[in-house]
Amino acid sequence: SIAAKQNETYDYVIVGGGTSGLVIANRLTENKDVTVLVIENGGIDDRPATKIPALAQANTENYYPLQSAPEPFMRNRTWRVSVGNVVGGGTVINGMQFDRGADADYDAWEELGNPGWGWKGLQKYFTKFVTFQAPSKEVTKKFNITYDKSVYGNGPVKVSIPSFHFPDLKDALRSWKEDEDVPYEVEGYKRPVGVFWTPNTIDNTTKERCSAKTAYYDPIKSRPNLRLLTNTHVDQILFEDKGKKLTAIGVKATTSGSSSPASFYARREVILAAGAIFTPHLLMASGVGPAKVLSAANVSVKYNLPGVGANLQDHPALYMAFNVSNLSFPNPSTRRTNATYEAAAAAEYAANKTGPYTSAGNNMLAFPPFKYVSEKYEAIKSAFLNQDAASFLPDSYSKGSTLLNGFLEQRKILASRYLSSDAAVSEHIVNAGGGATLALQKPLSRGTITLNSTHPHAFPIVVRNAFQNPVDKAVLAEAVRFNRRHYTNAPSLRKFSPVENVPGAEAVTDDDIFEASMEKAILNPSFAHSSGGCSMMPLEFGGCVDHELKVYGTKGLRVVDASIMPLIPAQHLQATVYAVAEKAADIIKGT
Ligand SMILES: Cc1cc2nc3c(=O)[nH]c(=O)nc-3n(C[C@H](O)[C@H](O)[C@H](O)COP(=O)(O)OP(=O)(O)OC[C@H]3O[C@@H](n4cnc5c(N)ncnc54)[C@H](O)[C@@H]3O)c2cc1C
Repeated sequence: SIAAKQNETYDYVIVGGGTSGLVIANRLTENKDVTVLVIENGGIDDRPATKIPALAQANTENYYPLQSAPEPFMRNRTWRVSVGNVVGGGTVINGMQFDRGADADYDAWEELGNPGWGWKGLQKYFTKFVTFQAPSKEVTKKFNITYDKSVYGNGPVKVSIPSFHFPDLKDALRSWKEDEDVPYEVEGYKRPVGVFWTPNTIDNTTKERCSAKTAYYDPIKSRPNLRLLTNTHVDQILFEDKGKKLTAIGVKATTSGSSSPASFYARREVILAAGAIFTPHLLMASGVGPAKVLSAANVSVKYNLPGVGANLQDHPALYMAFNVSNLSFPNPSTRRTNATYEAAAAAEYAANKTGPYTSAGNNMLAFPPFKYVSEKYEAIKSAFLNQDAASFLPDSYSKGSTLLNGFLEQRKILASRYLSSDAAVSEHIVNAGGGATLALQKPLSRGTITLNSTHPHAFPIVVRNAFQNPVDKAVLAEAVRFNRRHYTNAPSLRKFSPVENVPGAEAVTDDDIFEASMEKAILNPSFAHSSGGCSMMPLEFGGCVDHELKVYGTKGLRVVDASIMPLIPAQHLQATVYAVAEKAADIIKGT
């Protein structure tokens, strides 16, 4: 990497060369008179392991060595906090699953007081960043793949449905079509409520991962008005008191291996794109955040903003599984259990870019409306609407606080989505074997990111507080029961004689299901979908940025990444991050 030089000035300094940082850098430098510096903690990783679809989640060297604090409602266990430490960020290490949230999920953002951020205002950005590459006619016919290319655009991110699928996926698809309650959608990117095929972020022309780096950085990296500084950590945002408002004027950063930090200045703006965990951390370490948290860590408070590090959300995931017989060859466990097959698959990919290695593993998802998952949907909605909300939230959500007020607004909106036919409360991954992974999409528990009080610049303290709200446990159990019914009743699955392995049919009550899942270590508070933490909401709702993504109480400082999502959408997050970043670029440019 280029060594950090002292006292450099750019129009924009972007913190984080991950997913959103690279989108913004690309769009701003389309104007050759605008100069942009991107500072990224990680390096460039072009090794095959980052590109081969079948190895999607295997390149763990590109993760930060970050663990959660003990989860108080999950037996005080800790889990990895998954964040990419590499140019391209999450899109270089993610599972390549590509889908979007329901219209109603984004409309919820607008209902929370963010004009322009409903589906109507976002739709064109969901189209702008992506191109769909259709599978061959032969594969489409063989697996009954359906899609509608017209809902995608002509953008830099290439997504495709691979040619390789396990033969039993056909039965899995049929089993969902047999379920009359769950609508089959021809194209999930058009309407992601029901069951549908989904592409992966794989460029079908190269059969390699398409990431923010390959889509937004590589093609324009020689622009003279763009500089990417890698292996460099931004330690602090530099502020000046210009008149009444705290103004961001640059950042202090340290390049790996160098002993002294350097300062980089922004004529126009500092843009934080360090992701849902590190953006709130950097704000707090720089003096913007909850006064209590900052003071406890001896960080002087420049602006007391309670929303920084609050409202952290994810999709708690349960790796439910059935023992199945009579699977075809190959099936989802063949690569793991058959070394000869695995070696042949690697060799085939190396020679021809065909075969199992062209697949990232999953191309079918189910997001059923809650009324189809649970007969108790109305009772569950009423149960959480009648709760004393503060009893099931972190201490910072005290009575009368802006954070609590914001949560109460969210809760009203969530209540309507729990009843809706146009939104989903759980995700069920469709698998050609016994895997029946499910994830909660609209949790009521909220996590926090706070400073390490003795070392505020060290990794932050991340607690998801998953399952603090007992309603999340009830929904988890209903989603498990839904999967049980599906595997028991679907005629197309009978030939596999499914028998529940984990959590196990003996787990009957909500508590049994939760405890058995904990016991068998199949529950994770995170699906690697960290979001919120610096949410876009009005200040009186505990927001952190306004609807132009400007940090409250400051000038010249915006946030553009997954941390601004006020409510997590029902999906895997990357498409939303890309769309948010594209919209943010237009806002910043004033177009
Ligand atoms: C393991 C994993 C699997 C996932 N699977 C999927 C999937 O299959 N499908 C899907 O749609 N989504 C998936 N996601 C989610 C999706 O990839 C992320 O939500 C998205 O990439 C986040 O984008 P971002 O811009 O908010 O942050 P990031 O892409 O994480 O970018 C933040 C960048 O900032 C850098 N940074 C942080 N702090 C500093 C600092 N102080 N100084 C300098 N640089 C800094 C980081 O190194 C990083 O590169 C997954 C995520 C992970 C981690």
